Amino acid sequence: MARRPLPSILRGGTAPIVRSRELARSAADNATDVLHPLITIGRGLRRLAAAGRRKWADTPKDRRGPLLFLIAAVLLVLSLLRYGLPLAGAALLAVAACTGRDRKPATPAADDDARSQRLTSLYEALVPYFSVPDDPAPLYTYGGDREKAFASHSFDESGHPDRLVLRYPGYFTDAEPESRLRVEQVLAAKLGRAREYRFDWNEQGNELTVTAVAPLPCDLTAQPFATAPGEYLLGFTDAADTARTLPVNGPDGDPRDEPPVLWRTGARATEPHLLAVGHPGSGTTSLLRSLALQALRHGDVLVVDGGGAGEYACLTGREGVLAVECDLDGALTGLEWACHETERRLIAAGRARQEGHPPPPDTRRPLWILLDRPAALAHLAEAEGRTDPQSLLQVPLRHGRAAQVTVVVAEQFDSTESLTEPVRRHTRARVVLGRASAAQVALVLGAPPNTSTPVAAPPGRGWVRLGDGPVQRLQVPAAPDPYDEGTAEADRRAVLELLPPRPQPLTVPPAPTEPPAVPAGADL
Ligand SMILES: Nc1ncnc2c1ncn2[C@@H]1O[C@H](COP(=O)(O)OP(=O)(O)OP(=O)(O)O)[C@@H](O)[C@H]1O
Repeated sequence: MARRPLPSILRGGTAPIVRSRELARSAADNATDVLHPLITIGRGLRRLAAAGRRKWADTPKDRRGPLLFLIAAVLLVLSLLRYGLPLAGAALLAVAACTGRDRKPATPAADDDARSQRLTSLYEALVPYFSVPDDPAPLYTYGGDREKAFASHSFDESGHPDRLVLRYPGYFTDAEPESRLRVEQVLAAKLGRAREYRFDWNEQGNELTVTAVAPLPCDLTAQPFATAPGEYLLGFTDAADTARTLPVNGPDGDPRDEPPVLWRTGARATEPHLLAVGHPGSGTTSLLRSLALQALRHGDVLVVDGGGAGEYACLTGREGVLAVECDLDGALTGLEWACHETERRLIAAGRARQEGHPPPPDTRRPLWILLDRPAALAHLAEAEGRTDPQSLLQVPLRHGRAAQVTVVVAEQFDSTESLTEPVRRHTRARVVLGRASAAQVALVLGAPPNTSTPVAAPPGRGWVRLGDGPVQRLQVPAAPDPYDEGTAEADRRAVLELLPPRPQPLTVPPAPTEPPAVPAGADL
């Protein structure tokens, strides 16, 4: 059978087809180049319109009338001005061109996929928290449009989100700490627990900004910090949380400035006593040692160490250290004395005031009572049917502010129920150290942490809250036990240099011995 000839277009091979495809592609490219500004402006106008719609939706109903009136007034003024409307149109196009620029840096497609996947799983994880069945147009729904919910997002070089602004519906109970905490926990789990994230809730705008925060400096050791009289350094925090900086020396002696958390004690203090809570090894003893080193510069210190591991032995016998008590008898004697001393100071200062004199100097020298692990002593006291040493803290806690007496208590999480009511009530400066859940932090500080809780925290790392103030991240400077064999030489020297000297014992010169009687007439 004769073969039928192919149609002429196919007979000439594939070359003409390829050529025409190339022509079409280059025409499309040229068109895109030519139309690019228009596309950008169009995208910008769309984004501006979307932003306007959002703003309008967020504006309370009673403010919409005045807003419309303002817009109409501006349009009227522009129309009355010469070239007013064309100039306003040109300005709008310029803003649209700027807004419509594609800000996303070019990234490999695989990375884009992974990031997109991450955002989608984050979006879907939030559905149960940010939606209710009756919502006719839920912002969060399975398979929904996450672009509407996530106002903006950015990733670091490793592909982890480092900033995310997400919108949430108006009915979400953002004023309730428990509701916030639930959302924060989901976000922390989905974003990755290796990094710490900060949560800033904008209750007016129904927006939550999640930002990855840099680690706090953990290379700083105890040193003579340049604080004002009556101020003591608890540690360092985020620059965003304080307006102050403190000059410090880094590990190589290099000077730098760090944002401090300063705690004021004494007559002008609003939170004159402190409670630090942590798990074993979290650094509460080091915090007390760091405070003792600062306190000894201007005052006297009484240490009661319920842990009894000798971690304050370096203080024993130093100038200004009244006693370091490690057993129940010593603790009771020391705290009883502190109680009487507080009363004596109050009476002496009151008498001086009545006579029109300034308070005597011996009532103004700061006295610090550092009580580490009181629960251990309370347990012993109960077993022996004796007084709980904490009960002797009642007077110093209640009247310490006026008498320049400061009480600092450190306890472990699993023994906080042994803390007495006066200790809980009067210690309004609070610190939590070590790995703790958000609920544990909230239990001690009275408010949840402002960041996610990391899986691994270096010792001395935690949160602080002074009274009703905001919760801040905290890194305590290292003040290790210089007598501990594991302490690095540089740290040991840093602590020893800050310790006051031990008073020299009075040395009585030996009584001159009678020279032996020289027999008369003997030759020397
Ligand atoms: N701020 C810090 N910087 C560096 N290392 C620290 C810091 N705080 C504590 N450490 C180190 O962590 C270890 C435990 O510290 P510390 O003894 O203060 O903890 P703790 O909470 O009192 O626990 P424990 O009651 O078990 O002694 C020590 O080796 C200490 O040197």
